[in-house]
Amino acid sequence: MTSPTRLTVDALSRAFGGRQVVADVSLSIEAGEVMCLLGPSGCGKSTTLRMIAGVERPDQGQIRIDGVPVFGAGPTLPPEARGVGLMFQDFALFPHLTVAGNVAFGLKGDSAAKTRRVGELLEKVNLCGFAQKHPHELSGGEQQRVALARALAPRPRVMLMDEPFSGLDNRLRDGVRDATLALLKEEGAAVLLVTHEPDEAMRMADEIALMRAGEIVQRGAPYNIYNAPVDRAAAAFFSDINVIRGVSKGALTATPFGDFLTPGHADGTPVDIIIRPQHLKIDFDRAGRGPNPTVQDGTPARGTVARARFLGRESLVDFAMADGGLVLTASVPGVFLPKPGTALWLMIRRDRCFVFPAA
Ligand SMILES: Nc1ncnc2c1ncn2[C@@H]1O[C@H](COP(=O)(O)OP(=O)(O)OP(=O)(O)O)[C@@H](O)[C@H]1O
Repeated sequence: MTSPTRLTVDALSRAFGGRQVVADVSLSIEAGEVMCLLGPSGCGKSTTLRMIAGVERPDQGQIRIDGVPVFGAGPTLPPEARGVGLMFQDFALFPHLTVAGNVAFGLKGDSAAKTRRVGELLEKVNLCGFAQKHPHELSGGEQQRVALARALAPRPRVMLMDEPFSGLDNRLRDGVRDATLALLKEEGAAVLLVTHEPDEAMRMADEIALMRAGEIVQRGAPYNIYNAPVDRAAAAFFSDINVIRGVSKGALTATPFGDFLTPGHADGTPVDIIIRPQHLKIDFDRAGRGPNPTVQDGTPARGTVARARFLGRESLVDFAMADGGLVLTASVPGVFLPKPGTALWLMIRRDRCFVFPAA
């Protein structure tokens, strides 16, 4: 059985002062699904979210919640009539209300039902003993949990979250993200979460919509979007990348690692072969005899360590390659920290490479 579609957005657009900030954005989210709108600062994520919330007016497009038009195909519904929960970066708790008062704020109905719902949510966010405290008595993480409980209390059909973890301490963040995700899933709302952090999107999302200059350029499950980026910029958004520039000839491109198949690129066109640092494999030089690669490893190429940085769990090692100025960076387990000048061999897994027209 498929879940009902809670949020449908069709061809939403918005310009400010003649500049198109959101261009033709469409998406749909089902009950219980988390979609992350991911992209660099200024690409139009918050504006998209604000239009769905009803606090920013779109120039064009349609928005439906549970199939009911809230913008564009009938009367425009105000934010409070849309059935959406909102959670922003600064939590925006009411300072004069207690924790219980904050959580009860948007609730309707008799006071016994309200008290029950507030108690239920405070338990779910692990703040049972905090009901009578005021926001200024709470830590950042606790305030975040109150904000989450407040947003979820009226059982919104759609939860809109704008960078909801960015005000938190780094060490807190992963735990809070996991707990938030578990609660969102339990409550079954459709969630649209805006973030500029790829790690956060990978951790939270069922589906990522990658946004750039007002448009969604790619969408998919985290695994797919990471492993099959649409272009060089999409690959680079998720990790550092190595770029090996070549020229396609007869559907082949020559590289220090042998010829690569580059079908679909006309003769003479420059291509970029992209590989993430963790997909470079290193082997020892053994007095110039080099490694014994498997078929998957392909042709090895010799490089000299130019710089090695220890980052704890991993080390980043820059290699100056034997022919022509190419520098490649490999990410290796932190215990391995070769000295500059060490000669090593590199191999690249071809099934981990992406080939794009040169940027
Ligand atoms: N009310 C407004 N008037 C004029 N320009 C605006 C307005 N709101 C947003 N913008 C501009 O629109 C662009 C997109 O803004 P938006 O906040 O949607 O981006 P974002 O992707 O959420 O970025 P960030 O992660 O930095 O919040 C920015 O260049 C911003 O300056």
